[in-house]
Amino acid sequence: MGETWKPKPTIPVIEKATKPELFRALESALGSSFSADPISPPPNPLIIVISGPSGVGKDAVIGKLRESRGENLHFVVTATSRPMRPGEVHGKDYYFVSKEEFLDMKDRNELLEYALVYGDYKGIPKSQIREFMGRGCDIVLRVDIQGAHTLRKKLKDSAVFIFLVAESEAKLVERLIDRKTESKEDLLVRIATAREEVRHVKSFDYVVVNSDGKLDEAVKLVESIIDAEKARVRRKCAAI
Ligand SMILES: Nc1ncnc2c1ncn2[C@@H]1O[C@H](COP(=O)(O)OP(=O)(O)OP(=O)(O)O)[C@@H](O)[C@H]1O
Repeated sequence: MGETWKPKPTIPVIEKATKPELFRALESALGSSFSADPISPPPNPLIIVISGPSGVGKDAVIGKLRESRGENLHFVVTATSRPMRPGEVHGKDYYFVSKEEFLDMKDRNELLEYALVYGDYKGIPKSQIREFMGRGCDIVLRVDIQGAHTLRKKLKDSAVFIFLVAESEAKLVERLIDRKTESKEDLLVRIATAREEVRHVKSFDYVVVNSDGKLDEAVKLVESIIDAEKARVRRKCAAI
């Protein structure tokens, strides 16, 4: 015997039916009600690693990003064993800890990455990343090229790596001179290092040019990268 006969639901004439009538008729024709649940779950928080030569504008770009993204983006404050300089704020510029405290954190595996920079330790506390990712925030890490290298090995494709460059070497040098924060010896080291660092661009996912007077354009491009990466269908969730 065949199935019990059921009358086919009729769909009203589009021009004559109201929107709710049509909606209900379509539901009944398809045999189930239409769900109002989101089709795609909210994207996982993203880790964005921003690197580039000294003076390229990492702080400037990150500062603007923080303004535009507000609470949705957490900039990880680095822990350091170097003494606090006048004007610096504990917990805002750095977490200032003693050398012993720093080494304890390292031994307890509490740092995602660390380095000895000019005799002082600097490192990224894992707890901060976990806490803010848990709240659904995207995470921005500002690291030097060496740090980006280490993070790439640890995080692989679960983070987005952005390399900032100036439009030319000459412009980068001008920017460093204008900043007036380096001694002439420091300038030499930074410029020589920058020359070497630009060769590492290949291990990054994106390169963003921060041209003179065009900071807003660079920030816009970084924002577009973040938006596109968050819309990706497949991304490994970072395990910190
Ligand atoms: N697009 C831009 N146009 C002009 N000046 C800029 C631009 N971006 C940044 N600057 C300026 O260049 C200088 C260097 O920028 P910033 O301090 O952000 O670089 P950085 O990459 O964080 O450097 P470092 O690694 O040495 O800390 C600052 O004085 C900043 O205001």
